[in-house]
Amino acid sequence: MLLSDRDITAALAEGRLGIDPYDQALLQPSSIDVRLDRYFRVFNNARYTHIDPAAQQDDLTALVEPQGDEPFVLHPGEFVLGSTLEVVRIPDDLAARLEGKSSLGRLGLLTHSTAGFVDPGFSGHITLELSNVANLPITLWPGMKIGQLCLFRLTSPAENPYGSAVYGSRYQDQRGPTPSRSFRNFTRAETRRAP
Ligand SMILES: Nc1ccn([C@H]2C[C@H](O)[C@@H](COP(=O)(O)OP(=O)(O)OP(=O)(O)O)O2)c(=O)n1
Repeated sequence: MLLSDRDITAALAEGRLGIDPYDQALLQPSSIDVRLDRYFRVFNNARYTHIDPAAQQDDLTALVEPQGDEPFVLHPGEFVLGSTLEVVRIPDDLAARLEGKSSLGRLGLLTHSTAGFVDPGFSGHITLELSNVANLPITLWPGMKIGQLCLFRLTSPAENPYGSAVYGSRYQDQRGPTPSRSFRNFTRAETRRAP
């Protein structure tokens, strides 16, 4: 069940759902807008010949912060990580999806390329997978509305929410744009054996 503005306000008031800093102007009929923080991670393509999801490539990305009031310029075809200004805390009986904003979509800005799901129990900044599919550069202004979170009520609270010891929960309490933490659930030998 998708939460309405009324349900979102109630969950915030009860302190079960956390959006920090929160501004009522972020509320939409059945979503909450999220804003862009000022930190970005750009890919270090002079350092690596390829991206290996099975390896821990620590300096695959480098942190970049625009100077003063300047925007970050995202060039056509470029892919960088950004993050929400808000720290989001999801209770164990809700899950969220990060969605784009139509006005930005119409300009060719994608806010996540594949992963938009936020687990019950997750807490932290949300990492944005920003890409420009237009044919002109797009300026990204820190503080601008960049996407929206839709919240769904689970049929029952998660038995092992994100952050509990059962799962890896690699991104629990992440701060700022957080690069991929290597996949430990398969090894190169296993992928070679796969049919
Ligand atoms: N655009 C997104 C999507 C998700 N997340 C956060 C919230 C999710 O609860 C958490 C984990 O997402 P996934 O389960 O999709 O990621 P993995 O399966 O790769 O990680 P893990 O093994 O930690 O579950 O990452 C995020 O910061 N930015």
